[in-house]
Amino acid sequence: MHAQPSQKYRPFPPVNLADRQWPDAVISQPPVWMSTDLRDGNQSLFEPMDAGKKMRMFKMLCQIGFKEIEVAFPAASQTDFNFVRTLIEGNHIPADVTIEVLTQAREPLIRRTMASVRGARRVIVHIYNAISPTFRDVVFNMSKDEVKAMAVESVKLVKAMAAEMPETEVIMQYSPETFTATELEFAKEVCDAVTEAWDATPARKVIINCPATVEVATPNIYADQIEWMHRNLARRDSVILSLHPHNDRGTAVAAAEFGVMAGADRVEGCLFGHGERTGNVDLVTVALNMYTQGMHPGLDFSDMNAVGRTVEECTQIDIHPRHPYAGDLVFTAFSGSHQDAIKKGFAVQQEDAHWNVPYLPIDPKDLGRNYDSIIRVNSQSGKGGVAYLMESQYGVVMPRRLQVEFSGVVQQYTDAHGSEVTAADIWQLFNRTYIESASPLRFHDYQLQSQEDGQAIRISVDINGVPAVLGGQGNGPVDAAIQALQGMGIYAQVRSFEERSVGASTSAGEATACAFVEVVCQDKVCYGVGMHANIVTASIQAIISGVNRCGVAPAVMAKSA
Ligand SMILES: CC(=O)SCCNC(=O)CCNC(=O)[C@H](O)C(C)(C)COP(=O)(O)OP(=O)(O)OC[C@H]1O[C@@H](n2cnc3c(N)ncnc32)[C@H](O)[C@@H]1OP(=O)(O)O
Ligand SMILES: CC(C)C(=O)C(=O)O
Repeated sequence: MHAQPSQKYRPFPPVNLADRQWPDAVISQPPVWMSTDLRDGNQSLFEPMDAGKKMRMFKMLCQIGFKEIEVAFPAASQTDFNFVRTLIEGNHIPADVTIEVLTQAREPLIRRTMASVRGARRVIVHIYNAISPTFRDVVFNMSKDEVKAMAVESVKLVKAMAAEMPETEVIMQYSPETFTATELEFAKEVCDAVTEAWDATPARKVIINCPATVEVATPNIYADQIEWMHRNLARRDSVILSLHPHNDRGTAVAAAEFGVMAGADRVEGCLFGHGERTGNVDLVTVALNMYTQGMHPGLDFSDMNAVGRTVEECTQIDIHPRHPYAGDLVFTAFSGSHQDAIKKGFAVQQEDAHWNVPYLPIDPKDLGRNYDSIIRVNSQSGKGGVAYLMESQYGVVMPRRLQVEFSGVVQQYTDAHGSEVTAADIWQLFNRTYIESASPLRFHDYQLQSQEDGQAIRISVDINGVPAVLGGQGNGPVDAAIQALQGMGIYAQVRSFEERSVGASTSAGEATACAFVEVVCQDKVCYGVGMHANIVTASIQAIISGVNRCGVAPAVMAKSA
């Protein structure tokens, strides 16, 4: 029994590579991508995909642009074997796509695997055996030489069988499984032996795939291991050096990126990080990380929602709402300062300029998402988010001080209700607060008459439900309305007045004017808002709305009524 559970574990030793080059490397082109969604992804599901789901996933992977797809472990099940046959016999494999099949380095399984690919135009036959000390000692009980021979004999068998099916171009892929936990010299020895057994040449390359079968160290260590292989493998020009990172430590994406910087040519993984345990490296993230660096990854995620839906339906596993690039919430800001910065960023972002919107590493539109859910409002939100939704959803551009005032109203609401408010909720709240506020004054209509020295107005209202007509004169309708209110003992001043047209038109097809009036009344300062096709009507509505919000005292009303 260990005093501390942590003492059960050994630190992973660093790689002796003092002159490592990869930290200064810059990824300048995408790797060859290989999707193993239908193999590593599939073997780790509660319920592996049936033929229909496999076909659906295969077609989508082709559409995304994968040119290499591991479609099955044909010796594992009849479903997998049949799927390979269906792909070949049904001519489902596009001319520029190469399917890949996996098998252990065991003769009967290799024979069955080769039988599954008969008639294919081109196929990658992927052989693996684990080579680390634990597997040599515990699982296989084999010496290093025996483990190496297992790989070499299998490669020779594939080579011999491939020679008997000249209609099919067979590409050899070998994975020293548990590579990251293996002595590097021994991994090289086995891989070099495979390269030789396959007789790889620059024109007939072998794929040497170095898996982090289990992620055992920080991603820089994986990069060191890959750079070491890159620099030391024999016949390097005849080898496609491939990565297969798993995500046990949560750093598979970093490991893949560092591995490419370290010299790898190819990356294997799954969409959204499906795969054994914590998953294979997430190819969506690695690819789109490149996109955000100004490089097209060669994979098309321009309809991310459709890709996500297909993967969810095929795997029966939901995508986490915070999954990079794809989750429902990854383009959503709830917090006030984020919303404020995003709103300001959108306001200055030019269509064809470099993307520069704060907090959004990528334009959601490039992934087929819209801007609707970028800003969502809850109790953590501030004026920016509320203003953004009012503007983007309802075309109402509020003056800054109204934003501050109204966000306080929204804040009270979210504090009381505890949950998110939708744009529609906010719109209702805005209407209730400013437009429909009819107490104590309810506006009905007005008549305006031009006079020599200004304008005279008569405003019909209800005061606490009692009809009344207010009359006044002024140098314009707003002034006249203020004077009319004074006749009732309501001494209001207009501190600021703005009129804007609202984005949307009314149902009658007219443009709507929105008047924002900041009213000072009874030592209070409140905004009033009016909305109407007629600008003067909107202004008078706004003044009365502001007066109501200032809370005119009933005594004053009684006197004037
Ligand atoms: C890291 C990875 O993801 S590798 C891919 C793993 N995927 C799968 O295993 C899914 C498909 N697998 C299967 O359906 C089955 O395991 C089969 C058909 C491949 C083999 O089935 P079985 O022969 O019943 O063996 P089983 O499943 O118990 O696997 C353990 C055996 O495989 C051997 N083995 C494991 N890996 C390898 C290998 N790479 N090369 C040769 N033998 C291996 C073990 O030594 C053990 O042999 P033993 O029974 O003689 O002790
Ligand atoms: C077969 C190999 C590549 C594998 O899946 C792994 O090591 O994780």
